[in-house]
Amino acid sequence: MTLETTLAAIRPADERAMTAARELQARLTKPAGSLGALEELSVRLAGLAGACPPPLPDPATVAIFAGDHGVHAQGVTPWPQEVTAQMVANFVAGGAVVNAFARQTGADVMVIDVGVAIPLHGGATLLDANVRRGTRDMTVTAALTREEALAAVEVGIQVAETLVDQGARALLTGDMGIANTTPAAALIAAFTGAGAATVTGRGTGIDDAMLAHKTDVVGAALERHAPDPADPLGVLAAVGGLEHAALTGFILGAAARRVPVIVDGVIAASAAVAAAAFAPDSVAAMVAGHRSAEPGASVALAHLGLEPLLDLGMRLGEGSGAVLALPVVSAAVRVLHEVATFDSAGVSEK
Ligand SMILES: O=C(O)c1ccc[n+]([C@@H]2O[C@H](COP(=O)([O-])O)[C@@H](O)[C@H]2O)c1
Ligand SMILES: Cc1cc2nc[nH]c2cc1C
Repeated sequence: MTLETTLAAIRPADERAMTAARELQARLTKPAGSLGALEELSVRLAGLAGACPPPLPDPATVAIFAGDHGVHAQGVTPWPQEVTAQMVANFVAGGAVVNAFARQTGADVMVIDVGVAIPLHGGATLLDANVRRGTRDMTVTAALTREEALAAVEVGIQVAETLVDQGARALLTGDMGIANTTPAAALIAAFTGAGAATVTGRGTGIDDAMLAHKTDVVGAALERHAPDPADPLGVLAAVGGLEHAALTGFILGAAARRVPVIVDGVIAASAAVAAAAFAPDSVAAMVAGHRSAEPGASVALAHLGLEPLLDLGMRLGEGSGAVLALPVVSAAVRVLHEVATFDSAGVSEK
């Protein structure tokens, strides 16, 4: 689907299915509210599916979108750019943290080159959808043209559609891109109105001097482009990245197909606020997997009204936090499928 047809397909949550899930929760053999956030999550997922109970989120795939960044030249990260391509090879070989976590939780892993600077030669689990070999430096010019940003968004939509067509019942966001926390911060600032100092963080782990410089870089890019949040494609083009744009499409694609998308860290959160700017109803499909330590992630989740499921101080990316949250999402849904009611189990009510 194109971006236009995808946006047209996104609808609000189904209130009847949500009411049915709330009523079922009240009849299950447990004190009301005793499953905390899992109860509201089950209600949201029923609303998304338009069914109570909603389907279990299985099979699930984490799609890792990889890209490079012209703003790397500004010295916003200590890591060399070639680590992006090297980590893509690591994902394909199954040796990264996300691969270990995916084996732990039963998720499939897929890697998409949407904007890596170096030509890659992967196996069957690497999709070549390269739109451009890295963005331009957003402190000098727009990171992308509108056409490039749209092409990347539509890569993400296509990946979501293909996975759902192949049977996926949950989509998980993953990202890889040295320097990509800088455009993530700029996107979150542009869509939420927060200042550069509020959203800019230490990324892979930078010192105070580099953090101060990175904050200035984000602030300068915002000042140069004055991105208009009412024009989400323009924002993605001005201060975004190819993986951020593709993740935006991936989230919109999941929403259009009414399949939950578990959002990982700050890069995914920046894509989630972009998706919400395109289609506010897409938030119904989003599940915040964890609270990244990167400050912009919390700003973005608050803007979306989402509470993360896990809070482990993680800041890796790759989809690692989304993959860890998958069993929690499964458990929330499984309750509606399997737990006995007071009536059926003969348990007295208070
Ligand atoms: O997911 C997060 O919240 C997150 C926070 C900090 C860093 N990362 C990962 O680290 C890389 C970007 O960090 P940096 O410092 O180079 O901007 C990129 O590959 C991200 O996946 C990811
Ligand atoms: C080694 C390494 C692994 C990563 N995974 C996601 N971002 C990353 C950044 C680095 C530097």
